[in-house]
Amino acid sequence: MTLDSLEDHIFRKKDGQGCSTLHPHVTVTEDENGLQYLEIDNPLATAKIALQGGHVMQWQPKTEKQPVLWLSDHARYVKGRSIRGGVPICWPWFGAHPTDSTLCPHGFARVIPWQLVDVDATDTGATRIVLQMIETPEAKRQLSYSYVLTMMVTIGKRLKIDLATTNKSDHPFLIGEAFHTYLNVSDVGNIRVTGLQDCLYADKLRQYRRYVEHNVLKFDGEFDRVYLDHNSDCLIHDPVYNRVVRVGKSGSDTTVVWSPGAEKAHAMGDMGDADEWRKTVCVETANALENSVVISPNRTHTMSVEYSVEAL
Ligand SMILES: O=P(O)(O)OC[C@H]1O[C@H](O)[C@H](O)[C@@H](O)[C@@H]1O
Repeated sequence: MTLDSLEDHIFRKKDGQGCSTLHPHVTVTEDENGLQYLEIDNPLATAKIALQGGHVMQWQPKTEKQPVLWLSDHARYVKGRSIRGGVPICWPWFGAHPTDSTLCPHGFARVIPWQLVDVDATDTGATRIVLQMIETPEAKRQLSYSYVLTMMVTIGKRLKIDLATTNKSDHPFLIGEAFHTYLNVSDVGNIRVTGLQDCLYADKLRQYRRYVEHNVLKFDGEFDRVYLDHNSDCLIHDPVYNRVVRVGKSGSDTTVVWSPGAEKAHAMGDMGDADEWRKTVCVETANALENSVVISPNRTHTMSVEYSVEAL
């Protein structure tokens, strides 16, 4: 289905509540602020995606009692602001802009509208959704190169996200990027993260100084590390939810692990009251710092992540 025919489909089938059915497993909804969402309910899982930011907000396999992604009760749903939780897309830079501190940290892709390009079902019954970022004047102001940014989200027993950057300019360019994923955990104090031992990391809490990780990760306060040259799986062990969440990836050489700690979480305003921040840890599939990617003209670089759940 082309974008035009999808949009015709959305608008023709709209019902009185601003809902429309796009595909047997996908409903389009709109909130009072004009933000649009895709709500997916197939035999394998449920999910919700905001078209602003191409933001996967929720995903829960039907076999799971608990959502796999965390979404803040205090998330803000307004135009031009990123939603706290789910999978924000950081692009075309990660963290602060390298030369212009007036530009938004983590880039603009997470606050720009994306459009739906295609939706279909896979042989296993998963729903596959293709989105493309709209090159709005604001996006153009922040990045003047020509490019196409496309995301394919496959929602089933596993959640797979592929982010493809195609260089349409006549010169190479450099990008940083991340799936800034907030995983839902029973309590950050209960969990262990494995898969990063022996990795070099930059500690953002110590002026990016470099260390080697010797340990399984545990959390008892603010934690903000950028693991470099890391391209294998991470496992989040949660003995209370009785599960392990596996984060598998390709086209990514950086993993960022972040937990804000109480003080920072309370100052943020959209992380929730009291101890809501303790219910999440970010394990981010990324290309950052020296792992940022140079893309040649007419070449496409794809970063992919796949989340799956295993019993403990
Ligand atoms: O508040 P945001 O812009 O979404 O950033 C939230 C966090 O993202 C990353 O994980 C960074 O490593 C942190 O330093 C940052 O605080």
